[in-house]
Amino acid sequence: MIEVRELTKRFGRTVAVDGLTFHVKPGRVTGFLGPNGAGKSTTMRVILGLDRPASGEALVGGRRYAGIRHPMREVGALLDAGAVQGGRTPLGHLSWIARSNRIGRDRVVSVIEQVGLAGVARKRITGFSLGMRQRLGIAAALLGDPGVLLFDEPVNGLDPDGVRWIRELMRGLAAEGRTVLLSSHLMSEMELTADHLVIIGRGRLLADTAMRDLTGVRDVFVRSTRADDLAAALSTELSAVGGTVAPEGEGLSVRGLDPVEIGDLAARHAIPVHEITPRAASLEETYLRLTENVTDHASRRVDR
Ligand SMILES: Nc1ncnc2c1ncn2[C@@H]1O[C@H](COP(=O)(O)OP(=O)(O)OP(=O)(O)O)[C@@H](O)[C@H]1O
Repeated sequence: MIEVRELTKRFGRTVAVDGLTFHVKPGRVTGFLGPNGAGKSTTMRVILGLDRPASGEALVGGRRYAGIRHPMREVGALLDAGAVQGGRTPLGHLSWIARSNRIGRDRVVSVIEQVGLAGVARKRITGFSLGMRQRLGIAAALLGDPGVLLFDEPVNGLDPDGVRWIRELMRGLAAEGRTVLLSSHLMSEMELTADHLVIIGRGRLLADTAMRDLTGVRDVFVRSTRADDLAAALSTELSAVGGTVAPEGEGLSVRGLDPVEIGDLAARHAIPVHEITPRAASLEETYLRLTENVTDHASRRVDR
């Protein structure tokens, strides 16, 4: 479990995180979303004890990172995959981290296999693709077999194979009961990977919600050769429930009635209907609506 409480972090006069509170629970993948500069990386860095907050706190398993005795065994993180030194090999790099954290060599071999780098374990990292570096960064995060994992943009620059691998890995880690916090700007991928979402803008909380509640049914598409007649018949009922109907292609977009109600009404008026499809809002649509007022890229300043 990660608990972020009333967290505020400033860089000079820029407020990167502004009174942010949310919890990340075990057993599910929590997506961490927000426009560029929203404060996601800063929040993750505070959780990992890399940045000190101005006020508030971030706890992992009830403790601040600095107070955790064997941090790698409790929290694993992928922040910047490009940061690995090129001259080393995956085996050398991970063995070095393992040694300094009293983690056995068996575990090094096991994570190398888990991330699919066994074939290049003794090759120099210099020639590695971005995808291989991401895998290596993930191996380091997994090394201590931690119950809490943070991944900042792990799918950046990966090919479809790599993206799918990350998705399955994240879901697998959550299914094992771990706490997984994942940031990404790829909405379609997030929609497939996360169970829960924390969305921030300008350092503040915009939403903390289950994915299914955020992307519920948006409208029902109804195809009919007599769309105008159907719209007229529907409008009386829709005005009673505050719904709407609008023409769309060869049919109508209806909000406020479910498919059964629409089908029954059409039957009562003997209007032929050739398709009734409930449509969910995509995460991208909902996200853009939620963040439309917080996407200016200007730095925020505190008045002194
Ligand atoms: N070391 C720093 N020094 C000064 N300002 C910083 C520093 N780190 C972050 N900021 C500022 O804090 C704000 C939040 O940045 P942060 O990187 O946390 O956002 P983010 O949500 O991770 O953005 P992105 O999606 O672009 O990675 C931005 O205005 C950024 O310019």
